Amino acid sequence: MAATVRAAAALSQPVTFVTGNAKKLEEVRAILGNSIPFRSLKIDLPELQGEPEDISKEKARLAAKEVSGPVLVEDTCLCFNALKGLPGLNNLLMAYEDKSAYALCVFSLALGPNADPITFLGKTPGKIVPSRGPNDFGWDPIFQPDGYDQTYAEMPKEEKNNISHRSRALALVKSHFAEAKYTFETEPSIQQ
Ligand SMILES: O=P(O)(O)OP(=O)(O)OP(=O)(O)OC[C@H]1O[C@@H](n2cnc3c(O)ncnc32)[C@H](O)[C@@H]1O
Ligand SMILES: [Mg+2]
Repeated sequence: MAATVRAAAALSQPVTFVTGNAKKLEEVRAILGNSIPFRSLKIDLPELQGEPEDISKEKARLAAKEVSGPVLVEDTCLCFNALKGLPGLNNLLMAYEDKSAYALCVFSLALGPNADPITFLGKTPGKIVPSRGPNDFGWDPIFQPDGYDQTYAEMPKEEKNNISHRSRALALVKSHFAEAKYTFETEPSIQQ
């Protein structure tokens, strides 16, 4: 085998993306394509409280224990500037003039049950508007990204996936995988 400058971590199995949300999974699949070998597992992990990055890391630790291998988890929140970045209820915001908000996505990668998770953040600024568009994914109908006159829900899927908090975080995940050059002890397989 050719010598490498820096040994790439060998992962026991392909990365498992753990989520209980089918819509999220659909977007992650569309955004990642074949760039990272991953499979998915539907587990409802506990909704933890705290700072978004800490929540995400803890979630990754729990997921890695369940899977006994490398995992990727994701947490998303719609954060309202009027509430100092706190995630909140749309009705609460009605009392405030400032309807600006941002969609924040935090991915955490844990390479195994005892590894320290690495986080990747993606953020898309916008504002909260009265609901427009299909109502099949969370707060998509009430979030209108800056520079667009459509809500996430009204946009074609590809357009949301081009500018979304999720795709921005995943761009960092992809770069990380490109640099880290992980190898797999078992043959990577992509489960559709
Ligand atoms: O198992 P996990 O991955 O945690 O799935 P979840 O549905 O619990 O997901 P979160 O805790 O991250 O999400 C909190 C809420 O935000 C919603 N949500 C997440 N991503 C969204 C997006 O891109 N657009 C609209 N709503 C979204 C989601 O439907 C939840 O109601
Ligand atoms: Mg959740």
